[in-house]
Amino acid sequence: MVTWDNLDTLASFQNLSKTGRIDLKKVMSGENGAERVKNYSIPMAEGLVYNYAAKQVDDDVLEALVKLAEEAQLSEKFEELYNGAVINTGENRLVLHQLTRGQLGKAVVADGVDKRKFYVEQQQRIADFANKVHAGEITNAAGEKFTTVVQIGIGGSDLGPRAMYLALENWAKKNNTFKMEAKFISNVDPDDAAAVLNSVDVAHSIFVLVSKSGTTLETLTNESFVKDALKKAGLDASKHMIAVTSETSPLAKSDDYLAAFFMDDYIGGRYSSTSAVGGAVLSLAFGPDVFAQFLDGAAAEDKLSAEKDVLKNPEMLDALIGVYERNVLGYPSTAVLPYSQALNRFPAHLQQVDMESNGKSVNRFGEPVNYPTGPVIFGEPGTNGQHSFYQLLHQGTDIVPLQFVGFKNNQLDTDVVIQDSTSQQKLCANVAAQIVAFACGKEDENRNKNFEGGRPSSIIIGEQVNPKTLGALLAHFENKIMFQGFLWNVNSFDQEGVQLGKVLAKRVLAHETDGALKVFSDLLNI
Ligand SMILES: O=P(O)(O)OC[C@H]1O[C@](O)(CO)[C@@H](O)[C@@H]1O
Repeated sequence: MVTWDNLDTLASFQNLSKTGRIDLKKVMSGENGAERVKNYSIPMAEGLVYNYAAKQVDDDVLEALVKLAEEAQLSEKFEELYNGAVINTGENRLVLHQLTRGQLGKAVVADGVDKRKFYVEQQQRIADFANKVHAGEITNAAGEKFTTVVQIGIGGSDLGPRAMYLALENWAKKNNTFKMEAKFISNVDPDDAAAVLNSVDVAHSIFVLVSKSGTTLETLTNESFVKDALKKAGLDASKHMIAVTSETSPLAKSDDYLAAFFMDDYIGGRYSSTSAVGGAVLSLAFGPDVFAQFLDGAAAEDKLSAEKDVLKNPEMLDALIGVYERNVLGYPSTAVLPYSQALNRFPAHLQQVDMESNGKSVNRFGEPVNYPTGPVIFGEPGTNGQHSFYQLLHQGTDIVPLQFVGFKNNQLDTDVVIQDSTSQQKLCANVAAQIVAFACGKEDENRNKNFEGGRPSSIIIGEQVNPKTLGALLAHFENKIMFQGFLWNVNSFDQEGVQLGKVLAKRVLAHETDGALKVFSDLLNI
């Protein structure tokens, strides 16, 4: 039986707070540093490696973190989750996204349905549909093949699938599995939908409407926008649209769609990339087999997350170090810095997964917590970020823990040797250099040119961004965030904080405003 206690009530957390502070500059310099890089490393799935040599930890801190993991019952809580306990207490729901890619525990039956079977069935239905589209068996009304897929959705119904599509687009082109270009409409700003529609041939486009609830105003508005464009082009919208939603949503039984595929309330929007939400667009764009490989990568990493030995469990250790940085060292934010153009939108996706999950001030029983919870997450791919916000990261007054991701190989074969090195070598050289620069700094008599160092980072290193490594990388961060939620004793699976703005916006649109809201409405000409 697990017990859900606040972090600051745990004796192991009090002990962790008393461990000595690590002088990162010292431990990362010279031979010491070389040893740490070799030793402070955990294999992940699909050939990835999590290296935490440049984090402010030593063997004493690690020992204290292991004790914290034990007292907080992280493994046991994960076990409860994947065996179907009601972990999302705020909404009285199970949390089952791991089941979309594998079965870690016993069969989970909810609402009379074996949930793993249900998710696999949906994946199979999507695979059949995608194969028929690719084979020209499902076509537009003129019997012509669809050439483009356009996803309409927002938040979790956009960010994950979009980031995963962008991550695999070039890989699929290179590996001859690219089937259709994908575009995404998310913002209710009419310029978003208009620009996407202007860039595609609507007569040969299939639109995927994604909304778990089927009630999100932005998504329904964009659906109408698209239907209007199809009508104006003399096309029957119902022959160009499919829906991905939950079976209980208003979209589920509508005749407006060629087909409907389902996820359910046990999969949070931000955790839905491996469900039908990511499945539809990725299977159409790259083929069902590529989507299946992506799921395999995620499943393999999930298995590692269930490992009880903390020092062999990359997600659990990453989570624990993050909590140490947030709650003992007092760092307020974290940057995610992939040195890969393919992962261009990965930080934006993680921003939602992390901040919507752990941006909470009350524990899972609704009581205020007396300690900081989720950090601010931001990031950009390297080396772009180096020429932008790294100044603050190197010399600013706040210390920002960094999560680097780097790959030995690029996805396309094209590269060029300039000044004796390839672009890929330059990319990798930069990430190695940054880790050491942040950790060790550089003394200079000129204070303006002095680097204090002592700025912690970790890195995940892999061979190449491909469907399997991408799945493993996604699962790593999803599971890290889950473990942090357990440590902070918050419910990481609801998002009540997004509701108030929605309610007030509705009032503005209904002209039911007074006070400041009325004046702002007038200023914005609503
Ligand atoms: O898929 P839906 O129900 O349209 O929701 C979209 C997004 O909106 C949110 O509920 C936030 O407003 C997210 O959690 C979710 O991913």
